[in-house]
Amino acid sequence: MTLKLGVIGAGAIGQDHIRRCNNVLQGAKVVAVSDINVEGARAALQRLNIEAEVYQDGHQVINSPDVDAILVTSWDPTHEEFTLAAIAAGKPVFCEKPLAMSADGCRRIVDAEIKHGKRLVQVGFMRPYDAGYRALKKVITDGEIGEPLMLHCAHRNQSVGENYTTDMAITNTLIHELDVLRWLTEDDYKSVQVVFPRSTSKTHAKLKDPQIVLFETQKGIRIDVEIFVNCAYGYDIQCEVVGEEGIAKLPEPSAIQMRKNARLGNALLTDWKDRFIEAYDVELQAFINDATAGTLSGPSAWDGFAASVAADACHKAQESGAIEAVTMPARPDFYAK
Ligand SMILES: NC(=O)C1=CN([C@@H]2O[C@H](COP(=O)(O)OP(=O)(O)OC[C@H]3O[C@@H](n4cnc5c(N)ncnc54)[C@H](O)[C@@H]3O)[C@@H](O)[C@H]2O)C=CC1
Ligand SMILES: O=C1[C@@H](O)[C@H](O)[C@@H](O)[C@H](O)[C@H]1O
Repeated sequence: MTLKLGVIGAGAIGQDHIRRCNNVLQGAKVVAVSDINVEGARAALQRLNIEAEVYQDGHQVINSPDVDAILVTSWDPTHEEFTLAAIAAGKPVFCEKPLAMSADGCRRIVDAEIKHGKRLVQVGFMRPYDAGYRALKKVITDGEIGEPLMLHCAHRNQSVGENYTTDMAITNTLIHELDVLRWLTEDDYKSVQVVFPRSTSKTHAKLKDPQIVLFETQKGIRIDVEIFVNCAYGYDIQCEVVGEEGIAKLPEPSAIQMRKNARLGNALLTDWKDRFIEAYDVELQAFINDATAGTLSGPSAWDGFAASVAADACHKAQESGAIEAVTMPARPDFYAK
């Protein structure tokens, strides 16, 4: 059986997911696409040499009888509306991060999914599918470095556009760490503080860059995450876990080591699309397989909610400069692991 996909949002990741669903993965085909920029969507499909119906309104994609499952890859503030509509239509939906702009928005999705009675939502948190993060988690769960005590992490983008603002460092960027560090440590956040070092001259009036986010978890692990979205030199994701008996570090992406012009070096990536290219393939293949089988098992609406509870506290901490509590409600049985 071929799962017929409808994609809402044909920008950078939308196009990349359309490409992988049609040309790389098994068992699915994109049959409908929508974008508020209809001409842009048509041109993208032409470049990709893919034939699909093009709509202006995402709800037309969701309600099309030709579409079995939905990918939401439009701008962050549109995710909640389209995910709720997909649930109302009873169709499995893969929604890119963040699931919604606030914990309240995510909670509405959680409530709608529970009311529907069966999981329909997978959130686009791809890092738990990344081979490097999986290897790091295995080292921790096998007890090789003892109990984790501290994590030092960094999320650096080469540059961002003028429309990227201070709050987006949390909702759009740190949201990946908010999910993956919970998954890695099997722990929940207890409190958070955000501090602003000296700003880079490469930023603008509405973006404080870099930022350092400091967490304490329920087990007492201390985590620092540097978010630096105009770091200039490349796209760089770092995660070091300090345990009682040793230190484990996320592997670097493989790169040829070169000796040239009296220098020794490795090229660095510059684009997020390349850094997790295999993880995106694996997460979407899992969604396709699970949606076809009728039971989803990837990052859930509850995981999206948990990340957004922490994101809300980070926003509060950005404003107050104080240590803010992260209060996570108990997980409903519906989302039992
Ligand atoms: N998992 C990951 O690593 C990544 C996730 N993302 C997420 O994917 C989403 C899209 O990001 P990008 O592709 O980088 O942005 P983009 O700006 O390149 O593309 C977004 C597209 O959505 C369209 N759009 C906006 N509102 C719409 C609506 N109501 N209906 C239909 N189309 C609409 C825009 O016209 C644009 O073509 C964002 O939510 C972002 O957070 C983006 C990059 C990486
Ligand atoms: O999700 C992503 C982008 O939307 C976001 O803007 C970047 O900061 C992240 O590194 C990338 O993975």
